[in-house]
Amino acid sequence: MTPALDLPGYRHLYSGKVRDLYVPLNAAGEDDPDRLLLAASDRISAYDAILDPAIPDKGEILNRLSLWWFDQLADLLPNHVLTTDVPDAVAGRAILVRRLDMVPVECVARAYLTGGGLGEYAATGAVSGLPLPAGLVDGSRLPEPIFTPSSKAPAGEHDEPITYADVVALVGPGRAAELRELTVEILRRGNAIAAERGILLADTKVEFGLDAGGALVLADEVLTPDSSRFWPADEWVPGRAQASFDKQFVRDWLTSPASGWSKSSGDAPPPLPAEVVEQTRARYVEAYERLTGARFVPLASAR
Ligand SMILES: Nc1ncnc(-c2cnn(Cc3cccc(F)c3)c2)c1Cl
Repeated sequence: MTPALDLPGYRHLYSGKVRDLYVPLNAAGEDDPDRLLLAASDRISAYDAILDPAIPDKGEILNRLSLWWFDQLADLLPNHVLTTDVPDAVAGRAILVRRLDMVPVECVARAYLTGGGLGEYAATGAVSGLPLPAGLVDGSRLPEPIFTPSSKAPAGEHDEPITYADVVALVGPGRAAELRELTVEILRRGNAIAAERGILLADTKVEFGLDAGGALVLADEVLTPDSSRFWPADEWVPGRAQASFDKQFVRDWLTSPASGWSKSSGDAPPPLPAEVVEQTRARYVEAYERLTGARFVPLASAR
């Protein structure tokens, strides 16, 4: 993986698959205790691999979408965003945020059953310890969105489902109830807006932190195609794998004979053809423009 960008005045802390975390340095070169810089890269991940090449503008599109959702949710709870005034090298695709005491729970809500949740349901009739009605299939819409938390696995490992009781043990009953209510409400509101615009949000993962006063703050990114499954509403057919709004071109090419690759090979996926890169970029632009009602104009070109 290409090493994270060197940002003068910042120290690189950590890189996830598609995002990089930095801390601002003060004049003495020490870490700022109160702020972080969250940069969304143009990297795209599929089949648990980081694909080649990056998708131009993906980081900026998803960062701008996340900022738009933070605004839509600002009446529900505060968020960690401080400013979009960031170095030119990451202009448009990074934000300075308040450093929080992060809640040690991956807060996942599901409005539709698929992926790991479907697997758990098939094996146990429940997801994260929550029994579900019988007869659900891949893509079934759930009667109400459900809270299906996971543990925060070490880097590179998969998060493990945990039960609501585990969350209570971790953060106490009051905070656990707050996390569940807020996570479910964020997905519910997301779907209320997205469904009108032809996109179904099957599930989402949000992260919360506590500020110095102990108040719960929405952190990380919110309701992006990296933190949530985006499905085209007009292609939804329960009982089969649903099309991904943003990653279907990638999946179709990688699993076609044209790629010469097989996901069971264990080999790294081959580089994506320019056509697939451009089609994928167009899907991110379309998701942004449908949801926000605004045109996506890359900041770099607008400067
Ligand atoms: N406001 C905050 N305060 C304290 N910590 C965080 C925090 C730490 N890790 N992550 C997730 C992550 C991992 C890799 C790259 C990323 F850009 C983001 C978020 C935040 Cl957002």
